[in-house]
Amino acid sequence: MEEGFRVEGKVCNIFIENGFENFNKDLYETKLKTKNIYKSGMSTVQKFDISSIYDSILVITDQNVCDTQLNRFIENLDKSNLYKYVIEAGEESKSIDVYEEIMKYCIQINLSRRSAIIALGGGVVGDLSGFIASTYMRGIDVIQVPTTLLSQVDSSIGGKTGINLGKLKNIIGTFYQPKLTYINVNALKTLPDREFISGMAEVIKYGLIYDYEILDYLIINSQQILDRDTDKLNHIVRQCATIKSEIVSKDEKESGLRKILNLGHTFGHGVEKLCGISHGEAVCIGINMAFNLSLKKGFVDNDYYSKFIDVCQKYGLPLRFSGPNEKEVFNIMKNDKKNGFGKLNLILPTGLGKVEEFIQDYDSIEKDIIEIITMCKNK
Ligand SMILES: NC(=O)c1ccc[n+]([C@@H]2O[C@H](COP(=O)([O-])OP(=O)(O)OC[C@H]3O[C@@H](n4cnc5c(N)ncnc54)[C@H](O)[C@@H]3O)[C@@H](O)[C@H]2O)c1
Ligand SMILES: O=C(O)C(=O)C[C@@H](O)[C@H](O)[C@H](O)COP(=O)(O)O
Ligand SMILES: [Zn+2]
Repeated sequence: MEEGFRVEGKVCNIFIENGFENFNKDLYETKLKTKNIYKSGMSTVQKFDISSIYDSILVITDQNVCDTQLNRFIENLDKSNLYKYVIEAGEESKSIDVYEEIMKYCIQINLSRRSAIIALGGGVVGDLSGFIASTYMRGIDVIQVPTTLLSQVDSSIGGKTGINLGKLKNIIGTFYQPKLTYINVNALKTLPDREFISGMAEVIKYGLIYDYEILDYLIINSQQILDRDTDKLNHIVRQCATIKSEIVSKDEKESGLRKILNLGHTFGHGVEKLCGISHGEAVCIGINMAFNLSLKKGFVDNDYYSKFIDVCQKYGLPLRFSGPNEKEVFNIMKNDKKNGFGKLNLILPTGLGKVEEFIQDYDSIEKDIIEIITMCKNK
């Protein structure tokens, strides 16, 4: 498969590559396109060089990515005025405390409005870095360089940034588009299996919300995908990134269409922090709950549900959770960002590759929701 696939949406600039080598060139091309190269840099720049575009660069990454990918990535960068900040790996880093620590560091190294932040890592690094960039000095450039499957197909695209508070996911955040999303699919080669599989949940989501044929592709090619064949990874990432870019370009701030990307998330966010499981695992369990509600309401049939189960089993994704009681989960669901006027807003499967909004008063839907949560709990 040829290198350098580019996805250009109304609000997204994405390059999908097989290495980090083209980073400077792709960034330069993107900045030229947005006519945002500083005049002082224009006349002197002969080579693609990030230091001619930004006065300082802060690379935010986590400890695991630092150990596996950071050196490969910065190999291609000018080292003058290049700073790095390494956070602890894991969801706990999407916190006010870590946000504050990094803000202090930005001030200490004199990051300016002519500087940029590069988020090198998974969705945790990406969401946190995007939020920092969107609020530091009221906003400086952020470049996403995602290194997990989940972040390559989903979180690095579309500009949702955020941190958590208590058990609530992304409850503090902004919509803030990265200048560039630079994806090296071969960075996935060092990702632990469990994290890779977790990302498959969001890939399956695209099949359910937008393109049913993705599910067949995932079933037929499961072994090569699990073996992380470069062509197969390129195929999946290109397809998902294109879909996400299309959706976000039509509805950047989630007033309508974009809500479909939230399939399984109202239920999933309900269990994610309570159970201490990964986002992808929680989303998969959440989609299973959404399917069960759809089945109960007669929106989908058992054949379609079996297909979903089949693809999840091929990748060893969880469909059930253990631990918290149903009421605790429901209480978290009531804080979902799609809700309003005392109504729960769910995205449910209603046909092959099709989902719709389902909005109900908390009081009238509570019994059904508790029943569904109970069905999806390990006995
Ligand atoms: N903004 C959005 O649109 C959006 C979309 C989906 C998910 N999210 C958020 O993304 C987060 C989950 O992201 P995630 O699944 O990438 O988790 P993550 O960022 O925690 O990464 C998973 C693990 O993989 C490690 N890792 C990352 N890349 C690696 C590599 N190439 N080699 C070795 N190890 C590597 C990390 O250190 C971490 O331990 C959640 O907080 C979720 O809410 C946001
Ligand atoms: O990009 C979107 O829009 C999504 O909903 C993608 C989701 O996969 C992602 O987990 C997102 O962070 C959830 O957003 P939230 O608004 O429910 O916190
Ligand atoms: Zn998600």
